[in-house]
Amino acid sequence: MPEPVAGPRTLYDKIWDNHVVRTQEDGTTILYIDRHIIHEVSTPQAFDGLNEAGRRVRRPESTLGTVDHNTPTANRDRYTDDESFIDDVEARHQVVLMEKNCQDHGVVYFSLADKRQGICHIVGPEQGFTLPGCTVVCGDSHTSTHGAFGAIAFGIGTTEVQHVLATQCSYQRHSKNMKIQIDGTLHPHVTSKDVILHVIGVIGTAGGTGHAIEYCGTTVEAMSMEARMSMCNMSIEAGARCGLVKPDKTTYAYIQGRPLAPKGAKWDQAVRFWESLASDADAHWDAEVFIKAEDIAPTLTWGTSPQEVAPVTGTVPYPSNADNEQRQKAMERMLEYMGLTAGMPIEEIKVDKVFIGSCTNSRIEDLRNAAAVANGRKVSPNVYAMVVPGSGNIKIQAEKEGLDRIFKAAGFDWREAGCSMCLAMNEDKLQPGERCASTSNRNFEGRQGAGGRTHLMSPAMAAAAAIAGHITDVRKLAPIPAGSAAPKVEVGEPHPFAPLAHPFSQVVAAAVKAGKQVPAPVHRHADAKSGIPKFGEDGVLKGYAAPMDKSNVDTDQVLPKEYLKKISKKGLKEGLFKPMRFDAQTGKEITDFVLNRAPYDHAKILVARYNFGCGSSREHAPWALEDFGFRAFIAESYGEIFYNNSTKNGLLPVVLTKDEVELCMQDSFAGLELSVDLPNQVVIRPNGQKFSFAVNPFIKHCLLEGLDDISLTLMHEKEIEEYEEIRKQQYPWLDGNGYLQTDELGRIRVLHEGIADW
Ligand SMILES: CC(C)[C@H](C(=O)O)[C@@H](O)C(=O)O
Ligand code: SF4
Repeated sequence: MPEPVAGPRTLYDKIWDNHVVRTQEDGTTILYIDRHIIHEVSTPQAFDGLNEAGRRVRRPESTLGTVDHNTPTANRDRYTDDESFIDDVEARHQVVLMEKNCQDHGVVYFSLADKRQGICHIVGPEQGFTLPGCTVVCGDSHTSTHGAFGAIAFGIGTTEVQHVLATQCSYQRHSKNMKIQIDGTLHPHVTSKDVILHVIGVIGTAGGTGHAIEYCGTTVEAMSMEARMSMCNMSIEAGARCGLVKPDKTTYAYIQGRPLAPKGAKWDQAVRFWESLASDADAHWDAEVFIKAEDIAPTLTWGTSPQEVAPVTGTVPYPSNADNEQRQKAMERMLEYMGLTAGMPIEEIKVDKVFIGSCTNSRIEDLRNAAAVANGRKVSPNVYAMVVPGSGNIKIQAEKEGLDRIFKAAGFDWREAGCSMCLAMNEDKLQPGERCASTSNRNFEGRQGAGGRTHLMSPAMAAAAAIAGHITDVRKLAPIPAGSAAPKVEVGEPHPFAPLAHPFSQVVAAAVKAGKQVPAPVHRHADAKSGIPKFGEDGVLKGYAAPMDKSNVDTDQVLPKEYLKKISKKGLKEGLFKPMRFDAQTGKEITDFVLNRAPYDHAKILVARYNFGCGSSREHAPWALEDFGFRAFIAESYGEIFYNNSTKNGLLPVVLTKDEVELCMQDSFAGLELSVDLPNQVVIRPNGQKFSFAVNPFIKHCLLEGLDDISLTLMHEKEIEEYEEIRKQQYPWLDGNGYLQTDELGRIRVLHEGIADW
């Protein structure tokens, strides 16, 4: 383990230093990963790659599998198996494949029959799998959620998932440090969801790009773990790599007793270590933001990006007040899509649906907050409202507390755990034109269903909208008269961690019963194929550039959710920019959309404005761009996961300044060819003018040579093993804490609620 850098450090720096297996000269680091959570959407191609190369999962006990995105939220009383329960063929296939892959590789898997099943970012913390001081990854952008425990937690793409499965490491570059300090007492009914929406409104969706955000201040210290998770969850909407909070007594109290939390002497040892995890007083911050809690009202979004926020007491903004033409056009487009008029009071916006759920706000505390508002009231007759608990455990807990009865009595639909209407990959979706008050995290065009309109807000505000039939300030709801017949909300016991219907995946369970070993990791790297295409001709790419004259083009726009059900990387070009490229009614090409016109229909370069590829970590987006024929992008900035996903597939995202992008945009509108010269790191305009760009030497090397970085990492396997040995000595609670434990005779034990039995 290399020595940490001397001098004052932030919490992020300290955790980073603790996980460095190896740093290359250019700063690219092989970072050790403690915890890997996997789900059905971002893993099929990763397991395929692993299987093709004859590789095994290096640390199955550090990997946890669940299904969430594609799973129906309908009542599971009659669930027997996935085959008969999931109607959608592609979704079913992904779920079944997930179980098979976990079984084949000995990874613990929470199936639909398991009470622990739920959204990946809910179940990790709930099981005590997420711990302070850890590195946590998942093929999912909202992995930032786990940073609430004082962990470095970030989303990765599918190629990186494969890399982590094979090596337990990830190639990363150190981020800059940003401090967001929030002090003071929040107004009643203002929650951490309002806080994070307010923060994103202040710094913008690209405000955190290149940074790890540490949230601190008295407001954050007073927050519960659940509130901290909701806040860290949306760090990705602020463009940040991750978000974290210093661990403290609130953190330890949440973790203690959870099935995978350290026990006995290891617990004491772990807490001693966790207590050392804090930023030094004189640590350097690359950016600092200070916010007063008293300035935060119940906050919600009015537009189609999470930065378009307004206090509930406000009005829909006027595009004419925008400070530039591009922004004005973007605002006009958002108002049109959202069906809103500038100047109208926010509280006059009527809603058709209400969604209480998602990895942001489906924890027990969120449900309690919403139930407290719904208690004794009725959902407006024009509204369909649903509550989707984040996991089976949360559902059980809520039912124990009577929250389900409150919701049902008020007219809410009470569902089973899953991502549900957050991204509408299953049956739960908005119809075109429908408007939803949603506790989720993304309000992109079509996010909750094609043509659907989303307003992000807190659970209490969403419940209030369901009752009123329009957006309303939850603080205005009159108190319920005494003697109301509704059940009383009681604050119940902490999570029960639920009885286990299926202790873990059936095949592994059967193997255990039969006294068999779960397959041990095998590393075969000599036969590994090197994977990516080499960039350009001798590193130079010349071709037409397609103009995409927009900022904040998110990966939901690049490739809609229905294509995430595909289990191959190929054939995705048909879905590329689908809502912009094809008429929704006729399915015909929209002739004036840029990619439907010559010469752009065979463009190799795409020119966009800032924050291109923000949002979801779906690697399907760069796969679709590649499938169409793109090899390079030019923009002012990118979503970080998208940037990494692109380079892993032989695509080069070039960063130029605003003025340089403007000139390239003009060339592309004029139908001229641009050149991207990677060896010399310049973009060459048709008039010969050159713009130089930066690229990390390791990425450049991989792109020029077409190298697959798993084989490169495994060349350092000895160093990984040495790191693991030291880690075992220093942090024993991180090792072998899975549900499977091997005794001295090599037999496997299954842990039920932390107690080993057979
Ligand atoms: C499907 C998954 C890759 C995606 C993500 O990374 O965010 C999803 O969870 C989302 O919210 O869009
Ligand atoms: S953001 Fe939505 S779709 Fe993505 S993991 Fe969270 S709940 Fe699931």
